Amino acid sequence: MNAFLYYIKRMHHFAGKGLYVNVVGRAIVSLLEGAGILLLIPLISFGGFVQVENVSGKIMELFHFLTRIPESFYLPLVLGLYLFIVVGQTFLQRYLSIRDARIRENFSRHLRLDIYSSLLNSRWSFFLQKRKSDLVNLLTTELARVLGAINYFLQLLSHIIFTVIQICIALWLSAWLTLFILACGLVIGYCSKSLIKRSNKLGKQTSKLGETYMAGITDQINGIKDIKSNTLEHNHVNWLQSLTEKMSEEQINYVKLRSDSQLIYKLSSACLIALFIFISLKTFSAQQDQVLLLILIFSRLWPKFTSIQSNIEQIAASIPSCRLVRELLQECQKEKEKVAVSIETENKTAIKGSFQCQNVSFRYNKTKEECVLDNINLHILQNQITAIVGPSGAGKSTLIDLLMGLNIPEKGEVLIDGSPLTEENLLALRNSISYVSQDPFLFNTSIRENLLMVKNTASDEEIWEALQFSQGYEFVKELPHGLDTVIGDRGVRLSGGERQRLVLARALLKKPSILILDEATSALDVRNEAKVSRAVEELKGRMTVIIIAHRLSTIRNADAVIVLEKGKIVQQGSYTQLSKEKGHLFNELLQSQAQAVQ
Ligand SMILES: Nc1ncnc2c1ncn2[C@@H]1O[C@H](COP(=O)(O)OP(=O)(O)OP(=O)(O)O)[C@@H](O)[C@H]1O
Repeated sequence: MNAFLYYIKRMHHFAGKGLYVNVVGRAIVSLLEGAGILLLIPLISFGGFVQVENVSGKIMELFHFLTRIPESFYLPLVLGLYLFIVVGQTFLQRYLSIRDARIRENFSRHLRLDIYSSLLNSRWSFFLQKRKSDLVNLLTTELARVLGAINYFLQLLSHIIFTVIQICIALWLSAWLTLFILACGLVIGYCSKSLIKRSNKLGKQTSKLGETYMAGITDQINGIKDIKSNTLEHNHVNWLQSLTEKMSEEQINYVKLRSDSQLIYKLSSACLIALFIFISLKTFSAQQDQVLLLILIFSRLWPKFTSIQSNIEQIAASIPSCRLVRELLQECQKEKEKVAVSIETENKTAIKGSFQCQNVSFRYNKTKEECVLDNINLHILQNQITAIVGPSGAGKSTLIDLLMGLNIPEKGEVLIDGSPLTEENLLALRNSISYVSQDPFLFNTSIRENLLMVKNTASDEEIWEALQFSQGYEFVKELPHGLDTVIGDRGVRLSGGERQRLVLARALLKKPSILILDEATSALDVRNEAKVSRAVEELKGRMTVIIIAHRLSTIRNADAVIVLEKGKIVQQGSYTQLSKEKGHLFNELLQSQAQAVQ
């Protein structure tokens, strides 16, 4: 419940006075509706069903003035009053519904933005601990359920206001009869407590199944090529079959729950009305008109009671989602990168681009003794090309993440331009870096937009220049719409090599002082890779270039080579020098690659 109240408090804080205006408005609507019902008495009296002179004390007092009005004015006056009330109530209702929707939508937007920006501003280590599909699930399905719960709350509020006011009118008409009905209502409400508990339990199941579904589907769609080429479709369809069985069962349980609750309320309302008429006429000897009005009021109230019960059940079912999303928000707050605060005030501090690692050690899993990087000492010089090589799993990408400030060393220090890398200079560093990963990331939009993402003021000339550098010029020129060609989801309409060339061009367009290429040319053919290597060589003296490469032929022109093995630096020096050190890892790697080529 606390998790749900958290959002209500936030909405209260966000909407402020607006929320109270709606509450007062709803109260007025309910009063008008009550007045409309009461007006029915003089209306039906005109039809001769009930004589105004014969109506019970309270109602008579209210409509006494009618006896003094000439008969010819009576009907137009009452009808006019009735129309005025109904029209006023309808317009006010419409106005309030729009206001409610505005509050709800604005708050939804505020919440979505808050959660998404909190997530984006979290530390890299936070993302390493999370499954992507869980985050997607939280930001889509679970968040939608939280927003649904807020909507149910607003509905609940309006139902409660209506109910309270109608009950007050009923109390005024006949306190005993109303108290009797309310007591019955409370007993039914108490008995349906278990329905709310069942709802909450089902809500937990929904969240769990939703998470499993999202995780499975995401993994499988990402690995669709492997699934198809290894004819694994059957296994995955079986997986979905058993999961959807559980999901259907859970949905049916929901419907059963809702129907149970409707059933209880409908049956009990029929019994109550019958009992009520009997008792009111026999025991309380109530007046006809009083009974008629009370029946009218309560027959309108019962559906509200059902809606209140249903709203409470729906809120109870959404509480697990509220908890999950709140936990995500709290984790993001805890993991917030301080640097993110000043992201708008773009930090222009120039970073020259020299790196030092002093006794740096790092572990992903703090419970494991073994370090992924162990006592690393290195110096990457400004405006030089430095290559990091080593077998798979040696820690190359982890080292790059440390240099970019994504990973924080457990021991030791990273220095940038001689100063310790802290949250103060992290933004400046990131602004100076262009990073190209092994898995090039492109959006499903035009090539131009994909490139302009890093520098929206770049001219076409600059874009073509960057494409020339990355050897992407020719293939983009040949596309029917050139730079305006829309590439598919994550660039799938392009080959792996073409995607890499676009991402490389994008990296260059930013005009960084540090260019980091993590296996960035692995998908290029030998000819294009050689061309890119030559282009990278031309960057020497203009920016610091750090290259991770498995194909050692691509780093021949590096000024320095760092060789990593099992998280330790085993060799450092120039390419020529290291290639001559027989019996060492670099030479072995060179030999094995030369043999593989033959
Ligand atoms: N997020 C992570 N959580 C836990 N361990 C990780 C994580 N990322 C990498 N590792 C482990 O850290 C070690 C170094 O990984 P890293 O990706 O840095 O190696 P690499 O040299 O870049 O490998 P490759 O050449 O295959 O890309 C590996 O043993 C890997 O299993």
